[in-house]
Amino acid sequence: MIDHVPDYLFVKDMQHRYLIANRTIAVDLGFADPSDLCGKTDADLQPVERARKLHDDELRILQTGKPMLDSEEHVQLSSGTRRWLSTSKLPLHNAAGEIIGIVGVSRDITKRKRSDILLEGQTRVLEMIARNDSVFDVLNSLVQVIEHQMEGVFCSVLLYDARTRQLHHGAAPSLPPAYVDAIDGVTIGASVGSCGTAAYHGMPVVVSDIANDPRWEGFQELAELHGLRSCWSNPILSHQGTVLGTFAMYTGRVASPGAAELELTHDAVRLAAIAIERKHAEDQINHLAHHDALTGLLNRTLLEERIDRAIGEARPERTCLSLVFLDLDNFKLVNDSLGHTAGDTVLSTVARRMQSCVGPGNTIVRIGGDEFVILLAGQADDPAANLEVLERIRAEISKPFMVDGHAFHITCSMGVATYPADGRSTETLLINADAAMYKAKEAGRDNFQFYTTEMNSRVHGRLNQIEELRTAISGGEFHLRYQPQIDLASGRMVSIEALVRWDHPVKGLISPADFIPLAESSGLIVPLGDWVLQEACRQNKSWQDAGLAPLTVCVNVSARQFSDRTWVCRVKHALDLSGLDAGCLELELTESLLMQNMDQAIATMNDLRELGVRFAIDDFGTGYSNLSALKSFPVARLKIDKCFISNLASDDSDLGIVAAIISLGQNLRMKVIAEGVETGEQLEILRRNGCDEVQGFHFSRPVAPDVIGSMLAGHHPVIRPLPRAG
Ligand SMILES: Nc1nc2c(ncn2[C@@H]2O[C@H](COP(=O)(O)O[C@H]3[C@@H](O)[C@H](n4cnc5c(=O)[nH]c(N)nc54)O[C@@H]3COP(=O)(O)O)[C@@H](O)[C@H]2O)c(=O)[nH]1
Repeated sequence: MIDHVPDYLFVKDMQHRYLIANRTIAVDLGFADPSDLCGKTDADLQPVERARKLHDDELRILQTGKPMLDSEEHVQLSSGTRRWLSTSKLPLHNAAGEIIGIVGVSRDITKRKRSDILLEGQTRVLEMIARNDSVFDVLNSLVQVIEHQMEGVFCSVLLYDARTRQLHHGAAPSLPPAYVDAIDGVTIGASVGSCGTAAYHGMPVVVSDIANDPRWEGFQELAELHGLRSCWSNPILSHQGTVLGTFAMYTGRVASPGAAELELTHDAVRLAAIAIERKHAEDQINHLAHHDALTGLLNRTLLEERIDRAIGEARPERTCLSLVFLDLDNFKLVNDSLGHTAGDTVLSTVARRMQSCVGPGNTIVRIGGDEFVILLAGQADDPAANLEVLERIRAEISKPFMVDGHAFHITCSMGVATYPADGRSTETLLINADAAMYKAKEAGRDNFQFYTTEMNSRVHGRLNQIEELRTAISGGEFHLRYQPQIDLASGRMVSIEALVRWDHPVKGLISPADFIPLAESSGLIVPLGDWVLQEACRQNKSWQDAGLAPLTVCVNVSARQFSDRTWVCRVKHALDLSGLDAGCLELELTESLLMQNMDQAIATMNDLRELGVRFAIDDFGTGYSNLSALKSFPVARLKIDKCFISNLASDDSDLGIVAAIISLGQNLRMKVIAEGVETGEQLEILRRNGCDEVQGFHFSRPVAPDVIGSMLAGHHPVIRPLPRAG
């Protein structure tokens, strides 16, 4: 009866000799008949190490009388296959209670053990993915986990490159390296082995006998050489169904996968897909971090590194490098007249055209709006070799563009600085190429200029100015003037515009028109703008604390400030510092700033609106406005640019524009304010056309804070009584 039990059953005497054994243990130990085991010890049946362990365990039981329960071990049977056994051994007593031997039972727990190990392995692989370990390490571990489950099976993962349609080595720790190398880079096809075919069709491919399967034609000798006879491959698919790679199982014999293999493959493919998709996402993030999303060119993050590397590789006596600063001419006009989508099309076309002109060893970087840097390698004995490339770039860029059915053309200005003649460091080369580019602009645009030392003075002048500005910000050389804004219905000053002034210790008062552009191009507008914002809020709060009528203070914001990711926090900080109610702050944004990235602008404005901050569109009428988009912006006021006001009395078209802006603003429930009002006549026309508010020298120039305080207190007669209409 015991011969029908699937577990091992045996009894041994005090000398560890088998007295009784059932058929299961006998067969696994290589005997046809259980009686063949009788009288034998494990020393006769097992490898030395295992025999010693079994002996020691049993000796302990015989000496202590304590049983050994559920001891797990991984053993190799005489057939060569491996099994997990759970063994219990108990002391055998006679009627007198003396120990006379051992009773043992071993159960095959291979299935449960494998599934525990598989689960552990899968968890480990998932942990590696979550830890962001290298995809190759993850796939190697995965393959090992699967191989551990199946004897005589070697697994591989190949990664698919959709661009080249090739499969590349991913992981194959147990396959012969020479075989792995030979199939690395194979191009997929309708009949290219198991993996190439599986990737091509996006379907599993089971090849039970490589030697006789037409899909392996061309690879059969290779497989035979490495003892591979069957190969079952599954495509690894992304969650969108695209092929990411293949997972294959090889054996050295003619074989087809059973249910266990299919289940394991399913798990392996799922985990491999997660790991590979994760890598793709990482690659994409990396790509985005270093490339310009619009043109696909490198962005400025890698510029200096590339130039440094090129300088490091160049041999001054043999190689010259040319750094070209390229700026499109009048690109703003394209944006302003045709809109930003057209502008984007032009930029990406320009990028493509430039790429077609420079060879593969060269680098093009988009460093900002319409500015590019090109790094050209050349020979020192022929620095003019790059001239041809520059000519080609110029000619390509100036070819006509078609945007929305309109043909137009755009030109570019380029400045060239050459290593080592014009500078031996990245910084110097960039500055000098920039200076040469400015020279090209001055020379009438649509040309290129090579750097000359005379250009240095301009560069140094600019660097000095930037340094001076930086010192002025930290040294507190700025102050604010405020210009009243008057409500035409009540004749009262309802708001004031904060306008910054620079008290230069040597040059005296400098107009913002002279330093704001430099502050913007150097990035110093961010700290300067913070100071203006904080000071304007502080001053407004101090008037209120002094019991004066509440006013709105309007602060100009540059694109550079507004696009800063921390801008909302900066505004909040200024409000918190001063304690000013957000409703008493208005930010003036220009039309072109808003149109640069409408969605982003609306989101930022909405965040600030939630705090209570209001917005005005400054210089309205001078930029490109997508009028239908205007209503999407949370804007309280439209500010008509002063260029339409100066000739209001004499120019009918200006009058028409002003009337149209007033009507548009009011239809959109915005207040309309006219700036630059210098005469009573202009005021009267504005009033007749229903303008809500006015600002200009006719009422007051920008004045010091104490003057505004006096005006608020009613002591100061600066605001003239408004003449009545009619
Ligand atoms: N980003 C920031 N820009 C600022 C800041 N402070 C000023 N500016 C910008 O600088 C430009 C020049 O400003 P400013 O010299 O102060 O000129 C302002 C007024 O003085 C002037 N104005 C006002 N009324 C009249 C008038 O009747 N006639 C006339 N000829 N000029 C007048 O207009 C300027 C205000 O313009 P705007 O901002 O468009 O309302 C200017 O572009 C400022 O914006 C700053 O802190 N940050």
